[in-house]
Amino acid sequence: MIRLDNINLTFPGFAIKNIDLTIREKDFFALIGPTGSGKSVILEIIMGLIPFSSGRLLFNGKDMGQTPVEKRHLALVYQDFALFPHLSVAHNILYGIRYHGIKKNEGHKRLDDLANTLGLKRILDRKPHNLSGGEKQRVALARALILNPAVLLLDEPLSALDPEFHGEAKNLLKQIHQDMGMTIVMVSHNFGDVMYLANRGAVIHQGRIRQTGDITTLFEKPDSLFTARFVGMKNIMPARVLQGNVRIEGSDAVIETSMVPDIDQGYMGIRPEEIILLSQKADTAENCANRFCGTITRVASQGMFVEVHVQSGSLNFEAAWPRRYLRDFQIASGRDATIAFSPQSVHIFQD
Ligand SMILES: Nc1ncnc2c1ncn2[C@@H]1O[C@H](COP(=O)(O)OP(=O)(O)OP(=O)(O)O)[C@@H](O)[C@H]1O
Repeated sequence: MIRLDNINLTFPGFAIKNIDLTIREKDFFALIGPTGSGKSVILEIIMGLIPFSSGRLLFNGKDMGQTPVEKRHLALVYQDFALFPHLSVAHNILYGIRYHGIKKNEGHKRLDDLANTLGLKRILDRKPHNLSGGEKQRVALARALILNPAVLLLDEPLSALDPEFHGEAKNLLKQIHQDMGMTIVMVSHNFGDVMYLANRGAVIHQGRIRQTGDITTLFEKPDSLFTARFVGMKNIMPARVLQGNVRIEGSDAVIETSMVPDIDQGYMGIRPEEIILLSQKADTAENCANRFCGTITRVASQGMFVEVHVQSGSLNFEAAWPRRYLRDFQIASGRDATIAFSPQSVHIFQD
């Protein structure tokens, strides 16, 4: 278990403030947050590359503040993989073993095993400039894994890969996590990757932790306006809640929420994919407490889905629907639509 206990660090123009974080054994822990929020700095503090000014860093209860990098049993894989260009794949992978006191024979045995597991056998003699992005990533992972780290730290490990390799590499990380029973801490900007891979995580903003917990909780139940916006919550409106009824400022509408307790000044948010379109055939209508008739005011393609805005009285809802709805339900600006969402989809949070 890794514990960051009230860690602080100040750079000119940027500070890490009161970081309290627990990463449990076998967690796949994601650090997410806007660019420049301090995610990589936190990874480097754990690794031992940046000294912090106050607080404690504990591994299994043991203070690691003064422990040098090579004695921490960690390995860090960078976004650009940072391979040595003049060394072959095999020598890149073997590079760290002598600094970690691993005997040559043992190192070669591990190299053999990893080359098999990660499919690197036929490229062991090649130099990094001859490798594809996916191959470079596997070499960087092998170079980290050969040290048998207790924890693998990954700084945006998938962002340099094109879509063809992305899916493959994502599955490989999942496999490493499951098969090797490893604790992994990953910085990522890709919510799809985070939701697929991580079980827990933290949202970082301006050097502080804004929310930490289960990945699904972070995405579905953000506890602040900042986290809600950051994780893609939409339909955010100033609201008050009384006994499960949400009143939106400037509207007569009453929206049911399953969230308690009462809040006098807060916000409502609904993920756009939680808003459903009620076609005439839809029998789900009766089950939907929150039902609004309105006019479609905007339809915008977002790649695999369409963003659709529906104006109902003074409320404007944003929904995300599959592209085929354009054809199946003749979704278009100016047409009428009835939308609905369940009380469980109506989230309430404060600033
Ligand atoms: N060694 C350093 N000395 C001074 N400032 C630094 C140092 N390392 C990082 N910073 C600053 O700390 C801030 C946070 O950087 P960091 O790389 O942790 O952000 P990040 O959240 O990982 O961003 P991104 O998602 O863009 O990678 C930045 O303003 C950066 O310039």
